[in-house]
Amino acid sequence: MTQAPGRRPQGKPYRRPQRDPVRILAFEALRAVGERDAYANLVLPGLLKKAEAEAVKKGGTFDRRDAALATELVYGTLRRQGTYDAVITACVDRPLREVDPPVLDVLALGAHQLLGTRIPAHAAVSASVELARVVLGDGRARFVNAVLRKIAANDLDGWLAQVAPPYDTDPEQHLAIVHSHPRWIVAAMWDALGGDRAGIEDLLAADNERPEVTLVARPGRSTPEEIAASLPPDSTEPGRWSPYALRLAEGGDPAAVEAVRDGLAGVQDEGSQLVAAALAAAPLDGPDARWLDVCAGPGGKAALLAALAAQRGALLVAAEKQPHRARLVSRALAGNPGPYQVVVADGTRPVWTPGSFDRVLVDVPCTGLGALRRRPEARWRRRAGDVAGFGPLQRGLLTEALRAVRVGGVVGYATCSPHAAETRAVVDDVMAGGHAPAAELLDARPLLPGVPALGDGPDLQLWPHVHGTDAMYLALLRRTG
Ligand SMILES: C[S@@+](CC[C@H](N)C(=O)[O-])C[C@H]1O[C@@H](n2cnc3c(N)ncnc32)[C@H](O)[C@@H]1O
Repeated sequence: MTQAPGRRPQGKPYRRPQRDPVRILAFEALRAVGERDAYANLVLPGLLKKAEAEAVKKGGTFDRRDAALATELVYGTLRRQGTYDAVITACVDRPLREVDPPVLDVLALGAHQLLGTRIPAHAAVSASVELARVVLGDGRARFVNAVLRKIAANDLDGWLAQVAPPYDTDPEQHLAIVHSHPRWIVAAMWDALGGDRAGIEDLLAADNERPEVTLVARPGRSTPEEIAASLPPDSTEPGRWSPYALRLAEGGDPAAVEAVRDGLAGVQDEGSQLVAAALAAAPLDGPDARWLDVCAGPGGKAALLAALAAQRGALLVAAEKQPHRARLVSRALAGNPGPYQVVVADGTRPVWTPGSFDRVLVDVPCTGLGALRRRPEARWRRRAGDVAGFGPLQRGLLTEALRAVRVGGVVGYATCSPHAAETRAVVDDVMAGGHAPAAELLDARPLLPGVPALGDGPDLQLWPHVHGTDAMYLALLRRTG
């Protein structure tokens, strides 16, 4: 832009807006999420590479600190969107739906810098106004300036006291605004968790934290100790619960770990590791030679199961309905020391012989409400009606999993959602419904030795705020008839 825009105060020379690659990148990521339903974790790597290449072309740099700040701005703004929307609403004179989405994105990014980071207020406002001048034009930049100056007049606590209803008047809406979750998710999580205010507040707060990166050392191929020894001191910590886990220190990059590049290890939340480990450890009479993973894509649990099966000489069949996800499973299993097969198959119309497996994992498609830490935009995309939408598929997959296992064999029903309608309700319905083979529930909790607070049993529930894992659910069913 070479020409001065209109309504410039007389006498002030036109100044070109300053292009800040970090803020521009963050804005582009938010636009992609808002406009194209993109996933932040998928668009960010490409945008970071582009920013780096552009910086190099101009003889500059876009270093790790820039990348970390851009990532924090995107993730933080998306996670805190509910809170920031309430604050912005209080500072504009029209309903938010009448504010253009790109303007709202700049305002939300500015609000996050002001209320959710240590960036000084003057720097947060001026960086946001410069961004607005670049991506929205000078007219709308003045609007952004005016709104952000109002926001800057208060800190986060001050704003929350103004825009959230008192807890005693409306506890769910209070928590929804304070912890930036849709109200229906607050209600559903509270139901699943039970208990008092402290538990639900801790869970919602944990959803707003960036999860640490956890590796799984695939048994028989690597150990956490070997991987730790190959990395700089103080760059890792042992897992909390899983014997296969190794946690990377803040900022650790799994792609820089040779064992990950070679497939001897992978990136996997400890909750997922524990689910696979519990199924493998379930007591079994008779043969233990054929294992099935019905919903294997992208292959995280299948890779651990295959490695554990290999130690017993057992075969793992990994099934996945989507061909492109089945290819990811093949990649995850490549080099497994024991026998395995990857098949593209619909678990509700099985291609395998009924009763032909000893252990079956059915890690069903679900709302993913237990992994909100990882997908910052997911909570705003999901709708309450999605929960019921998954129900028939979840019941169908569990029913067929029970048909696939032999009498005496064990099925693990897993979800990465703690929503009662996706967990116990599905298991109870299938066991009582009369369509699936008879089964009894096993107590899954002793199969995770040393892991506390897994619930009343016999199924188990992990929680981000208690265990530091995704909120994985597991029920173990032994076929009896
Ligand atoms: C929750 S994910 C499984 C995650 C996986 N177990 C892991 O640990 O990497 C559910 C998977 O089930 C697949 N799926 C959905 N419907 C299916 C069906 N009818 N039969 C088999 N797989 C299905 C989805 O494509 C998705 O990859």
